[in-house]
Amino acid sequence: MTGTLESKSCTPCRGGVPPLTREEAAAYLANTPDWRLSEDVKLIDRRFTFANFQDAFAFVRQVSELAESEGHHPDIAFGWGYAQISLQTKKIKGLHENDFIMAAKIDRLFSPEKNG
Ligand SMILES: C[C@H](O)[C@H](O)[C@H]1CNC2=NC(N)=NC(=O)C2=N1
Repeated sequence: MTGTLESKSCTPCRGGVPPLTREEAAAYLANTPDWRLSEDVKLIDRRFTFANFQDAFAFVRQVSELAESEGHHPDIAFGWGYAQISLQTKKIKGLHENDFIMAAKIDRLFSPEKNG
């Protein structure tokens, strides 16, 4: 599934689509195991670690370019040695397949051997 998730592109976020249920989100999460599902099933998040601030910032820059190309944007907090990324489809105030596509693509940008 991750292979297919990562090879997919985000669909335009239309309103009126119901957010994923806990069961649906859990099924997707099995394919992005490094991400956590919030208790309220509203978002997924992951903490990435790096050797320093510059490496964290460079990763954030890559993620921002990916978000622009996919038209689907995460919330990001970062600092020396870390980047905390969360994903939610704002338009439906919950999770959509797009969020898991982005998670799979973001995971590909992060290569542990290069980072902390
Ligand atoms: C018009 C534009 O495509 C939409 O506003 C997109 C932009 N990026 C988005 N990103 C996220 N995470 N959720 C959205 O609902 C969303 N909507």
